[in-house]
Amino acid sequence: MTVSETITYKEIKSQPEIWKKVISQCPERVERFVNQLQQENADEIFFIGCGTSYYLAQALAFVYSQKLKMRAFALPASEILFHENAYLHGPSKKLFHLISRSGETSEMVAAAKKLKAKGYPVSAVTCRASSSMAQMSDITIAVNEADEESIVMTRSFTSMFITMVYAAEQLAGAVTIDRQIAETAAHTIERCEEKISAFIQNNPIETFVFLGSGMLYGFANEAMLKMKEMTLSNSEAFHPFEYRHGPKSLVSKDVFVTLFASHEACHEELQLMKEIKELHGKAMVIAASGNNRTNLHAELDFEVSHLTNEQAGLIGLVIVQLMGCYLAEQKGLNIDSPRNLTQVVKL
Ligand SMILES: O=P(O)(O)OC[C@H]1O[C@](O)(CO)[C@@H](O)[C@@H]1O
Repeated sequence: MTVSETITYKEIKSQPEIWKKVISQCPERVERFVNQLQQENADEIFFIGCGTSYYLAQALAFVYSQKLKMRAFALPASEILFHENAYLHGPSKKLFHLISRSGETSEMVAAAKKLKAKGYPVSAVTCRASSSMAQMSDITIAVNEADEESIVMTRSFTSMFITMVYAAEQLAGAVTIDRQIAETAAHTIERCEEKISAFIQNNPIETFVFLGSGMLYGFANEAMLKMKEMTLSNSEAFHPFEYRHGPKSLVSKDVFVTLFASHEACHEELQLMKEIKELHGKAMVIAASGNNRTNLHAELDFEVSHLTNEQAGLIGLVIVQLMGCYLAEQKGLNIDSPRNLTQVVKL
């Protein structure tokens, strides 16, 4: 079976079309959640998830902190189950937002039960409206059209992200997420897919590093997880400037470092990539134009001009997902059946 015949590849490629549907549903879909956030007047919001959904929580916590100036945190569900004393205390008014494609991950269902029993307001985003987690939540945002047959999460991550960013932007009074991102993504994929597949054919990489700051740290983590799940490669993620504090000692010609450049720190982040290149690492950059990188000589360089960090992250992640497909094919792995993984983790 070639990679283009796999369900995972088809779901990855379906993203621009799915995003159009998701975006058209957003205004109606987020309405109750937006009202809840306005009415509860909460001090803190906790985004909870497992695996990919936890990395989505990280990205969303940053988006909500930045756009809504509220205290927003991301936690894996197990923290609520085993270390509640560290989180469920104090006079602050807390909201909990649960994230799960399936809505059936055991830790998520147990966390929902615990939070409800303690009387906290609980909302959720999922791809399965009738799941156990959805049933237990006060408000559920169901992004059903983004559900997947594949084991690894790809379009479910990006579609739930788009929906939750839309909600935050609506509350902040400045919506930037629109159909244009789907058009731009389709165009970029068309332009870069051959480049990615050719690069992978000529560079059998075993070690990946993903760098991203702010909101893009969650995306770097998700990219890291995709490479592990799809290609069984060593893969790590860092805040860019943390990479200088130790991990940099491992850079060699066999290490492939991807930067999800942020608007706020692009200049400095590209300087770091230059250091990595000087140590003979291989580099991929996903950055806006206008940032001088002519001397960087990155092996792959994708321009995401005129895009917000959120939009650039979405396109960058699709690029990494496709890279995962081609590397898996080269290694003889079936991405529809990743080693030791199941679609839903039940304990
Ligand atoms: O979002 P859900 O359904 O809770 O699942 C989360 C995790 O489960 C998996 O699908 C399988 O382990 C991971 O890919 C993902 O990170």
